[in-house]
Amino acid sequence: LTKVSSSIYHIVHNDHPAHHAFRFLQGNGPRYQSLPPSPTLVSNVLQGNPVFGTTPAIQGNPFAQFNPAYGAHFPTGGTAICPMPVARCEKSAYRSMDGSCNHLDNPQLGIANSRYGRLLSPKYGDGVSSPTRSITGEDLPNARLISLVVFGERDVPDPQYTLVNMQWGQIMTHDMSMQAGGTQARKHPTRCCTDDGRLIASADIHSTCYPIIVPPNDPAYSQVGTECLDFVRTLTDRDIKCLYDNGPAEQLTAVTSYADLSLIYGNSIQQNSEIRAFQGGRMLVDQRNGAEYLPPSRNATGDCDAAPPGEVCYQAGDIRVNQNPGLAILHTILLREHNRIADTLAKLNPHYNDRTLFQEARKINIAQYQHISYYEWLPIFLGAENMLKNRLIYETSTKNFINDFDSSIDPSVLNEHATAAFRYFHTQIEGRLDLVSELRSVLGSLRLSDWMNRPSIIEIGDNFDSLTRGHATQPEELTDINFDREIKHFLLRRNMPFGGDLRAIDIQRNRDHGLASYNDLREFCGVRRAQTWEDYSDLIEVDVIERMKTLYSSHDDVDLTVGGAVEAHVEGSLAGPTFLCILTEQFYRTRVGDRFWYENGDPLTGFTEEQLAEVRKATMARLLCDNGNQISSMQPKAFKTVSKSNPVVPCSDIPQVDLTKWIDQKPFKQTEDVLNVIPLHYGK
Ligand code: HEM
Ligand SMILES: [Ca+2]
Repeated sequence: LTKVSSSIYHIVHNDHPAHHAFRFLQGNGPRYQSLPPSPTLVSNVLQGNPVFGTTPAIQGNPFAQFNPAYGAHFPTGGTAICPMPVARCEKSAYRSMDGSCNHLDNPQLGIANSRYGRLLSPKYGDGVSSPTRSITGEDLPNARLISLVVFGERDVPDPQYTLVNMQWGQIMTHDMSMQAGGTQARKHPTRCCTDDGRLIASADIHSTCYPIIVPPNDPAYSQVGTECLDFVRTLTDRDIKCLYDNGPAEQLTAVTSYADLSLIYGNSIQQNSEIRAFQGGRMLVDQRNGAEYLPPSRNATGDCDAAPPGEVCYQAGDIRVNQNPGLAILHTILLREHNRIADTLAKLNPHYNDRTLFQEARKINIAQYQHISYYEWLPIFLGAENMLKNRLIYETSTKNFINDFDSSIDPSVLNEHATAAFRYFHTQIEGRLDLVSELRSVLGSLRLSDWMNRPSIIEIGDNFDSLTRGHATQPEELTDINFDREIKHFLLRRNMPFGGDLRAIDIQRNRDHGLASYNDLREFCGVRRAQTWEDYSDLIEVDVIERMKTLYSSHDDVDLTVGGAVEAHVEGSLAGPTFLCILTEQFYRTRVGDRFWYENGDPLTGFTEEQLAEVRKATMARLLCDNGNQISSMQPKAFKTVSKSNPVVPCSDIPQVDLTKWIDQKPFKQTEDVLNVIPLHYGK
């Protein structure tokens, strides 16, 4: 490792051909400079190469995520440096599992295991990956110290929103992104090419080093494997030039960027096939005590490391499913919803086979989810007016199609969004989870840190319903500068007296990912760039500025994660102007970059007017009603606390999506599994 680091240091600081790009990093110039992305980087980011970048850490098996369809077409020569794959897509009525071919001209956009997008080019202390150096050359303040000094830990309940509001946010998060390499590892994958220009490996130049996605049967495989470190050491100048021509490596995200319930269905055909029943269109479930739960994890000791051996641990489309009880409950609810829809469709269309039932149920489940997310949930965060103005939602009569797909938009989840802005809502986490009866009285409560990575608690007694009602009853924590002690001192404590600090992790992760500074993003978002500390007082309280001033050497050093989180909120939203700008941009892209968006009215991928009108009746409340074990009442607006204008009513009073609109008179047509990518050939 030392040798690799020092060789990289050598490249950066001495006379390597790629050196010119790094010259300004030495001497007196600002060190916290951004490298303009090279054209190669831009085109790589746009193309998103699925072959490059699957990390073995994801599932333990380096090829677990490997799409076999790509294998036979792995590049076997050519003169181009790291040729990119070009896929041809067939128009399908259904989404692929890995997100490929959503964008027909650029099939890899937004797929699992591709790069995050970025609003501003990365800024690392050393230009490549150092996460700690600041503009003044001094170390940035310790992340834990910032968490303690700048952020509070007061327990302030939100007067308007329930814990379901917070929990749905984590669901959306897990649908949209997951930093590759897991939550602990820091990965800076860098691509390597052979002398003849083939992409054969990716190396993490700072921690471990791993070979990627060369199928074992490819001759190039022998060049990587366990000797990756040696391999990197023996790279030729040309290899290294290739490596550095790509600029600082962009982090990879392991899930599809699209709002496509990838966390329920999986991010590859392989992942999906492990959790699908292949019968009646259903997903796999385990029956226990008359209820259906998620199937068992294949790696319980790893996925549920806080649970004693033998306790339930789940497998889902996303490996984070076991992280906390509320998350596992919503996973279960969305899975049960799929099966509920599939069962109903099977009755309505007895001529459908398993695949058609599966894909149709999946399509409806995703549509309801997109509807709830954009029309019921997101307005709470972004403000309905802001969303309307920026065309994230529309004033819809019940039947209008809205086809605003824009092929010029890159749907890849932005690093600034996933690593800073969206994490601000960790502030909403409540460390005490109430168990609540049908009459909405509190029966007891759980301590969050007792039940992380230990989901068995949701199956005990009546807990599934009591916790679901609890989430719909309990207020979330106020969206402010306070972060609950359970995640600020006790995160993942695993029976130890203390644990980690999520706010500190978020700050450090901002640096790992080399996000441009708070001041840069302010400027990008049209907020005045601050020239002095005092200039921040337009949006930040003076005493918070004072606290930041005691830690950072310069106002220009303030991390995006920190500065964005201490701004006064824009009226009608839950974020300050800088984060609001990033979030709005992201959710715009997620909508108009999705060719399968549920409102599009496309004859192949969309719904009929009647069906769309039904989808638009979907609500969070109904989802909870239909998929609890035995929940019989709910307030109509489940993201909002119970009140006179939002009283608990019988579930039968809450609108329901009428699936008879999906009765299909057409003769039986076999639906194939969607792979989409027909042959991959390597163009030049
Ligand atoms: C009990 C609730 C939650 C817990 C315990 C939790 C915990 C975590 C942890 C441990 C990470 C990984 C941190 C790292 O290593 O960098 C993470 C990432 C993240 N969290 Fe949360 N979180 C929760 C809820 C939420 C909510 C409500 C949101 C947003 C509305 C959110 C947004 C994110 C985002 C955007 C990431 C980064 C995703 C990526 O890898 O791209 N989380 N969270
Ligand atoms: Ca997704």
